[in-house]
Amino acid sequence: MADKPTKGLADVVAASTALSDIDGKAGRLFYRGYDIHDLAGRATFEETAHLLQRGKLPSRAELAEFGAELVRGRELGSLVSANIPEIAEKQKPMEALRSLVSLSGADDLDKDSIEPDANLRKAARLTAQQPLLVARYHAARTGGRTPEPDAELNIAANFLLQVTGRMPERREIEIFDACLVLHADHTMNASTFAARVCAATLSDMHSAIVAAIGTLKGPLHGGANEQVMKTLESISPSGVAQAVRDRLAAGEKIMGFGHRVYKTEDPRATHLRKMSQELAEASGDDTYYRMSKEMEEVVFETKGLYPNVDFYAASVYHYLGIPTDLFTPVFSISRMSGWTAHVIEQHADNRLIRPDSEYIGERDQKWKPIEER
Ligand SMILES: CC(=O)SCCNC(=O)CCNC(=O)[C@H](O)C(C)(C)COP(=O)(O)OP(=O)(O)OC[C@H]1O[C@@H](n2cnc3c(N)ncnc32)[C@H](O)[C@@H]1OP(=O)(O)O
Ligand SMILES: O=C([O-])CC(=O)C(=O)O
Repeated sequence: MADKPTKGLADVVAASTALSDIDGKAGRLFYRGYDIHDLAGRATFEETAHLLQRGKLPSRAELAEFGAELVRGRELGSLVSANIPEIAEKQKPMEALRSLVSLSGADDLDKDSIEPDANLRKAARLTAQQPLLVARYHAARTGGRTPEPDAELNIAANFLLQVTGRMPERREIEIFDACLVLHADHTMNASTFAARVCAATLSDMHSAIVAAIGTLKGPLHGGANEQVMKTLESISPSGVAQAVRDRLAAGEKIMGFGHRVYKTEDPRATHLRKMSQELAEASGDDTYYRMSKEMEEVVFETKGLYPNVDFYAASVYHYLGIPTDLFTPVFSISRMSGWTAHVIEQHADNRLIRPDSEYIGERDQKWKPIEER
């Protein structure tokens, strides 16, 4: 007979990884041994993707080569391009992204291979294409035209340009780039686990990423950032404390708070709080930043919970001009670098992931023909 399950697999070690590590008590996060506090604001998202997917921070030459591969790789295939208008009409952003990434597998040059070199090429293409998919989807549903990506700009700048329709300021690009770095990988979070389970059947990278996107979408995971913004918009700026207390008293969860692993401040939230403050001050309207600070204080006083990565990301993305329902797709744009690296790692040293379950149903049922039921 199987042992009792640990609900939600809390504290179960489900994989070995050299990609990221968390110290939940100290509130620290490392990508391949580099402290997130050293990377955020210094390494670009492209350098971080190289670190995760290719094992090291790139030299200048390696970064130029990787950057060129990303530029070449972002070209969308005909199947995906042809379907964007109808998908934009019928699906919400995360559903659309799941569909579009799935379709993009059809045109992938290495689609039939899970060999290491093919996986590296696919990881670069998926990382390069996803921002474009989100931007094209957004243009299709708003009836606008997406500016073409500029080969001189990085992924962060091109995405802001394409989604907001205006050239972002240098500081906005730096902040958004740091957001992408902060969201890139996070040990065995639910979407990464989903990707690894799929990859461990020796399925292909696009299939694993589709599983990951579907898993990120839920409000207990990446979908929380959109919910945070909706909460801020639904509360009066003068009634924050009361609204939060009322929701907690009613047994509701406040999105953007709590974490399975961190027992103290999420180190990513430390950066995002500062970014939110800076952008709020620059915008001349710091309402959402002030409301967020007050929410943070009340949730801590009442429940002892800290904000997670999704909490201040909401106001940061809002101040950057990103539409609220694209917040979770933005998370996905960043996490693609980590997911793909985990698929590469899983394929490189694979064993089928197949845990056990505890049976809690009826036993010894007697068969009855359909006429007698
Ligand atoms: C990128 C990310 O995925 S970060 C997480 C994004 N998700 C959210 O922000 C959603 C809100 N937060 C949550 O639902 C949870 O904290 C999770 C899903 C992140 C972690 O879940 P778990 O580790 O399973 O913790 P669980 O949900 O069991 O919470 C433990 C206790 O804290 C409470 N709690 C946890 N988070 C919250 C919250 N945000 N608001 C109010 N209470 C909370 C629970 O109600 C529970 O209380 P109880 O013991 O009295 O029943
Ligand atoms: O680790 C988790 O459970 C969720 C999280 O913060 C992330 O995926 O970034």
